[in-house]
Amino acid sequence: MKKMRIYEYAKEKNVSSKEVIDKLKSLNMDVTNHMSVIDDKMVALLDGDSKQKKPATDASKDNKAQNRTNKPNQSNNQAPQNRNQKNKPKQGKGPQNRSNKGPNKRNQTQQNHTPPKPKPLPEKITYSGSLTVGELAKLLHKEPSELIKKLMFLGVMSTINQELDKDTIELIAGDYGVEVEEEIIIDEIDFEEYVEVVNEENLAERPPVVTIMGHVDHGKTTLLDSIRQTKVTEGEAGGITQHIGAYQIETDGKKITFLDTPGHAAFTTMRARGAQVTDITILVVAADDGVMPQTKEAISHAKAAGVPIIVAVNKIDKEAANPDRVMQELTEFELVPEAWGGDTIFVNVSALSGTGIDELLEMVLLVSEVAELKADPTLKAKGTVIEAELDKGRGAVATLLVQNGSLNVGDPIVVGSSFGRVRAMVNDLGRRVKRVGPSTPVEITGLNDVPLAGDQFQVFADEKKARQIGEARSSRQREENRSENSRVSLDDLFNQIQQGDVKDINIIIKADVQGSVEAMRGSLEKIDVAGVKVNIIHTGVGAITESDIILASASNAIVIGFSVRPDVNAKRVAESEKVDIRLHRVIYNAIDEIEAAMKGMLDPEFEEKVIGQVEIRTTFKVSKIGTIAGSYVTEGKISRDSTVRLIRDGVVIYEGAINALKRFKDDAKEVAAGYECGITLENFNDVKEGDIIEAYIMEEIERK
Ligand SMILES: Nc1nc2c(ncn2[C@@H]2O[C@H](COP(=O)(O)OP(=O)(O)OP(=O)(O)O)[C@@H](O)[C@H]2O)c(=O)[nH]1
Repeated sequence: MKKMRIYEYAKEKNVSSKEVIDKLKSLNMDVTNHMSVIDDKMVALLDGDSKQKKPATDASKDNKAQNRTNKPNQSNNQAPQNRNQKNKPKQGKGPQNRSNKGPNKRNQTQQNHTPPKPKPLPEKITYSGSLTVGELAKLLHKEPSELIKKLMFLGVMSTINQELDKDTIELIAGDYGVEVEEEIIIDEIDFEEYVEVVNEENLAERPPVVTIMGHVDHGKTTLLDSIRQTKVTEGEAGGITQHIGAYQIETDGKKITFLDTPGHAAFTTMRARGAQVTDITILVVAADDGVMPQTKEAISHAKAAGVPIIVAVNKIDKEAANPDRVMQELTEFELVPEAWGGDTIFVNVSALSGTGIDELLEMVLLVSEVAELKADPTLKAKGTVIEAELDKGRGAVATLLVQNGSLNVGDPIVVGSSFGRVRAMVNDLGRRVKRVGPSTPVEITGLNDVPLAGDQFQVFADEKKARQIGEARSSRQREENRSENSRVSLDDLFNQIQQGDVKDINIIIKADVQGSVEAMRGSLEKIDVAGVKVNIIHTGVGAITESDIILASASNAIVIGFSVRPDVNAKRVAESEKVDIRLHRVIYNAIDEIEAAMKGMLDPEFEEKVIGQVEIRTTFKVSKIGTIAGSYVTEGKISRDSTVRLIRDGVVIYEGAINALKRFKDDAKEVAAGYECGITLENFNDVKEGDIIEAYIMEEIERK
């Protein structure tokens, strides 16, 4: 073992003794001064160190120097060092470097081992769904521990894998002054449009979904009950039937789903919300009563929705029953029985005694077979809300009709603008079920909010996504509620036609007498504007009702009232659904208006503005003057110069001017709501108690 003093080594290497001492100290060697003795092991360490640090040219110089000094062990020692050098990159992570703590080494170590400078905060982060603490920390370029501490201050104990909701993400990011954007995939928000790839092989027959419609008291509810009682309990002994808005029966080994809310209002309300759930309509017509106004409405509603109709001629047990008359009357509506060369199925039934019900159900299956109703039970479930409510104990409860795919307990789901996980499912027999397939109604719990009847639902792969889409839909809903509607209105009809948004104009006509309806229909259908077609989707005699408005809303139609008025409910719904109602007293005005609107020549100047409503409470006949209407102003005001119309049972009886308006004995210029007054109308004396006088003025308006 060769020994030498530090100053000798320093001299040989052409460095100062102090440098060598420092190096040795950094290598934890016990040296005091330049006279200290070092052995060849220490020399090797020093050499190795300097070689790693020095550029290659220096190293070779050293080697040469060492060779010159002819130190026999040197070469032995050098071999492993060279190997080290070869194997380790220049940054040096070898054992020597790890123990090197000399000043030069420290610099080197600092470069290599100090944590990288913290990245600056981003201005904005983007995420989808939710984030864990770890994921958020990464996006914010922070340590997860820092976020966990922050959360602790907010009273939230968390771990790195803790999922954070939108509010918390915004709170934390906001605390760092970082903007947050939630990234949403538009297609999935519109899950009405979201179609999973259907594998033809998986398509299987599904039960038809049937709605029963018809006039009041013709036996809809009795028929629904009767079908349910005779069929539901077969093979389901002990099942407690439960009202969940729909039920399923089995006949001839095949299932049929019935929507339990009879009537076309419910049907069309759903359609107005974009839901088409019904495959077949059973139109109930009482054989002793025949076609009545709501029979007609039901036909219009089913036709507007393109749903096939089966006619159940009910109450055939009654003596006054005349099924032939029903058939005859229905031919007017293009419902012609097969026996008479048509293609509509008629079945005579007695909902009360059960006669004909089996045949009716057979016919439902027949129509359903022809329609080839199919669905893919392997998909994630989608469908429509039949009804929903808030239950004190269970929270939001919704009856869903699965229209495609299968729904399972535990599925992450978005329903309308609400979302959650299917916590429990109960079928129409009150039984808990775990999985249901297409056309099955089922009541679910587990949603964060109560959806609306007609809302669509869609199951998603994970809850994170369901939450994200649910929240996005909910905020979009709020936006839509705020923004303008896109219903057809005469004012912008021309623009819409020009933009190609409108090809067909759907119109509902209500008039005081059938003759006017026909006259209007004939003239409207003759309007000829290139590329646009007028469809009269429903007509009727009498006041404009809520049902008319709902149909208009569902079918994007304009309602024309000829000498009739909307009733209170119709007015309210028209306002909320933004349905355009046009009221006229002269047929040609109505036709002109529609034609002008289609051609973009709508007279832009005046619009009627109702200023008040007056109720006639009593009448006095005074010779010379005529009949004075003792009246009470219920809304707004009536002024001497306003134009008025007299309405009786929703029908306009008179339209014209006021002859005299009096408070007590004095002439009045105007009378406000809450006051009584006496009114005589120009050239009209047939006023009656209970009539309504509507006062209006023509106001200049600006068209968009
Ligand atoms: N004789 C006889 N009476 C019937 C039959 N079907 C229903 N009814 C009776 O007709 C009346 C009206 O029946 P509903 O089932 O309530 O009629 P609906 O169409 O549901 O009536 P709304 O719910 O008011 O629209 C009830 O008194 C029933 O008992 C039938 O086949 N024969």
